Amino acid sequence: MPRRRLQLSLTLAAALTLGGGLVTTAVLTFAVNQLEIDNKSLAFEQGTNVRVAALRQGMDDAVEVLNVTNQLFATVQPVTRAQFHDFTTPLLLRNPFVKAFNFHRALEDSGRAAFEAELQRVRPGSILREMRDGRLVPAPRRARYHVVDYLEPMLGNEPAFGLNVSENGEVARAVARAHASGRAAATGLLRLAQDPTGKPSFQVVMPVYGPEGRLLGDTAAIVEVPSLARSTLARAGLLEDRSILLKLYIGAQTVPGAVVYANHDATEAAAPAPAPLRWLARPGARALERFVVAGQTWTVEAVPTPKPYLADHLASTLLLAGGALSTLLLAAFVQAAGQRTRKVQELVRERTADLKLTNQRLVDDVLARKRTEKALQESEQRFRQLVAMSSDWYWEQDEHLRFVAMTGHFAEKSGIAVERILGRTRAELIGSLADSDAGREHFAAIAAREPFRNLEYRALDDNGEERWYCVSGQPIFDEGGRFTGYRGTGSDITARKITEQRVHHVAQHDVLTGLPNRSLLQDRLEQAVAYANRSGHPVWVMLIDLDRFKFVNDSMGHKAGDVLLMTVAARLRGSLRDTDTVARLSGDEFVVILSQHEDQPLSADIVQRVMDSVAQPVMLGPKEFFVTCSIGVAAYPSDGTPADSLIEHADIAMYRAKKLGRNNFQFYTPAMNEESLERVRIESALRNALVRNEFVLHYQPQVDLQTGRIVGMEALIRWKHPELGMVPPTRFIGVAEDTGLIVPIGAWVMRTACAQNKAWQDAGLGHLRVAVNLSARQFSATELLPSIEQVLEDTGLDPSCLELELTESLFMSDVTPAVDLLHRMKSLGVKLSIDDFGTGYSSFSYLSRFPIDVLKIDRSFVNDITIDANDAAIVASIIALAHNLRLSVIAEGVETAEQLDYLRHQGCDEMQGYYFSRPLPAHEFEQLLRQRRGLGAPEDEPQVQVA
Ligand SMILES: Nc1nc2c(ncn2[C@@H]2O[C@H](COP(=O)(O)O[C@H]3[C@@H](O)[C@H](n4cnc5c(=O)[nH]c(N)nc54)O[C@@H]3COP(=O)(O)O)[C@@H](O)[C@H]2O)c(=O)[nH]1
Repeated sequence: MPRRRLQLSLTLAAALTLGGGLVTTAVLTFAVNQLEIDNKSLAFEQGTNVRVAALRQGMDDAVEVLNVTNQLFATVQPVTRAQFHDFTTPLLLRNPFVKAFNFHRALEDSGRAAFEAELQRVRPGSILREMRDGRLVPAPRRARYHVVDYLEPMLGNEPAFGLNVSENGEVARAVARAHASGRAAATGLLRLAQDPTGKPSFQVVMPVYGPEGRLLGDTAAIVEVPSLARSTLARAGLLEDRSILLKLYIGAQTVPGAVVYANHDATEAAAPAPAPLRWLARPGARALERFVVAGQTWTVEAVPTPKPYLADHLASTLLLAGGALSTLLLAAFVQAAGQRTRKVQELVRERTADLKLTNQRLVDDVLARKRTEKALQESEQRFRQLVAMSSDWYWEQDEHLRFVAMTGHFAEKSGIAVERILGRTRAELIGSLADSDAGREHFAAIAAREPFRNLEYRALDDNGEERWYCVSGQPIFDEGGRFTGYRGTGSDITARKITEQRVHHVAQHDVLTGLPNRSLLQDRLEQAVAYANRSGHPVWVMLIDLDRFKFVNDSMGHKAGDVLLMTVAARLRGSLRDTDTVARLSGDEFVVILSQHEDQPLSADIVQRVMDSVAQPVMLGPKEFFVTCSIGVAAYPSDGTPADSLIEHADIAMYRAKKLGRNNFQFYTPAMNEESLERVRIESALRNALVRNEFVLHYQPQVDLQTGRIVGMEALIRWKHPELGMVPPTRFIGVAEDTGLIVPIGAWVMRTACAQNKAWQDAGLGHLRVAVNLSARQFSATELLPSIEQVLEDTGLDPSCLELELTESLFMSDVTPAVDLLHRMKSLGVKLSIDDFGTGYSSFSYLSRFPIDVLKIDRSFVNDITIDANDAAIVASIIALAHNLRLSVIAEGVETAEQLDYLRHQGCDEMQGYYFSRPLPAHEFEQLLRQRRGLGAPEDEPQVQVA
């Protein structure tokens, strides 16, 4: 596992601590070492001085002892040997370093013998002797002698007794210096006759003078230097102190031969300091002290006693060791602390980074929370604003379903004080709720703790007015899933309900008359049938159709038609009981449902009353109109009339009434149904007739009354049905118009008629004009004009040879566009005629505006012109009108010569009718043309009887 860099590297602090500690330790160690050295030097110096002083004092004491002895000779003359003995004995006891006191007597050779005799006396066998080459030899004859005379103690010093020292240079020079200075003088080292071991000794001599100042000799003290040194050092308590190694040299030279005393062996020389600490040891710790006593120079060499290095440098060594150790420990501690600090710092960095990250996350969280809170606040604000602005309020219920909160301007919006609501349940507030299906469903959802939506109910507001409310809610559960109540929204839907009711009313009522429409009629019919089934009383259904309403509507305009319808509706309503239903089925068709009650049996009188009420005059603008109606009645229960066929049967009956001349009523019979069924059959067969090429055209000649010649023909359609046989147009044109099939059928008629006419013209049968009937559906078809144009182009027929027959009703409703269309048709070059003229609104004013060419007098007028003066007058008027308008006029349905005669007489331009020819198949018509048959001269024709 790789070691981390942190563990390997020395921290700066540790390095500084280590360096600083070591330097400090070295400096302190050095300083302490210096102190130690200084102390040692000082101690050494002091010790040396003390020792030197002691030795000097010992030397001085020896001199002093000699001086004392010498004083004996100075004060006592002569001093006897006994006196000398007595005097020196205590001195010898006190100064053991003195080996002997003696008195050197100056002796002339002349006195030698005597002297030697004296020596013999004192110590037999004693003679004068001298030291020569280390041996005692009898002193040769000399002029003068300097002989040891008195000698104390004798014991141990016997060889020196009688010794002549005049030849000893040391002694001689000392005696000379003493004579010269008058003070004691010391010799150098002497070889003592009495000491064969050769202990370093010297003599201190001091001259002894006689009364006349004659030198008598000198007193001497033989001093053993080692003993002197030991005793003096012992006296100073330093003998056993081996801290300083002493060497006492006689003289100024420190040569080995001059050493007279040493307190140590040569092996005790100072050892060098240990190598590592040698830099601390001060070299040359050696003292040399010199002093002069009795003219003799003494040199003391002192060196410190070698000691283990630590003995003198314990403090510095301990300091060094302690300092180094402390430094290392401190450095280690600092290193560890530094590492720990680094670790801590790293940890702190990591933690700081973590904290920053955490803090950032916290900040982000806080920001996110703030944003969320802000969004929540804004959302709540928006919610409150929306709630305030919206029509909704917000409600809450507790776990007992008691309202605990109503917000969002509840009172303002609902009209109910909040206090009325809080603390109560919805069931308590709206007692009737449980009676309705919606309420029961709601309470079931509540019991199941399920959400509910759009619960609508009615309640009275604080003003006692009934209002509609709509509420939705969902259950609330706490975190533990415990149901804690409901909350939801509510709104006042009274306006919507009213609108819905209106819409519902509109949806079920006719806008114009306010009567129930087909939808509500169906409901009422079902209720009536159900009632009839329950009660056993019959139900009548009346289908009322206004006669000639279309004419009124077309001629007077829609507004007049509307007024008529509203008037009729009101009259129907007024003529019936409130319990009866009057509904508008469509257009001018109304349906009445009559239910029989116990005391009010149904009868035809009711139907008649209805007819009578409708037949009352109606004021349409300034004009008074008489409107009749045709009524069909279907009864339930009745033979073969199922409940859902009542209106259909009433319709069939109404058709029958119409067919029977209008303004009457008919009760439905099953036979009527046959006609209706045939109509259905025709309708379904008609849809395939064109494809199956079942239509043919018959042509009825139109004859010029002036020339009697055929000038044109009317194309009349015929339907050769394989099963129904030849079906007349009266049976299928109406159905074709009702179904819209008349448009393609009419186009086929026009194309076939034009093609046929062109063929006949091309065949040289005359420049004939063919008339084609245009139904209302064709007239309003947008493709009419292009279709005509295309036919003319395709067939190549001269447009002036095509005449389009229009009925008045086509353009009575909206004149302006009709006029425009007529002009565009006319611009094609075709001729326009008004068919059945006189049967419609017959406003002469529009004739001047229409680009028409021909008026065709309806055959109903022609039919009676010979028997009805009115019709004759009408026909005459129409002819006159046409001519006044520069229009051609043709009479149709001319069946008799009388009719023809009258028409001729009135100046009618052309005729058409059975009198001349029925409508003929094309080939027969062609034959007719080829025969060039025409009307005979007027006188040939039967005379027309005018009534
Ligand atoms: N839109 C279209 N209508 C057409 C077309 N073909 C015919 N019709 C219309 O059908 C109605 C009945 O027509 P129809 O049975 O052909 O009767 C015509 C004549 O046959 C009949 N007529 C002619 N002369 C006499 C007569 O002397 N006596 C008498 N009783 N009837 C006679 O009149 C009918 C022609 O009438 P009109 O068109 O008004 O000139 C009828 O309304 C036709 O218009 C068609 O192709 N398209």
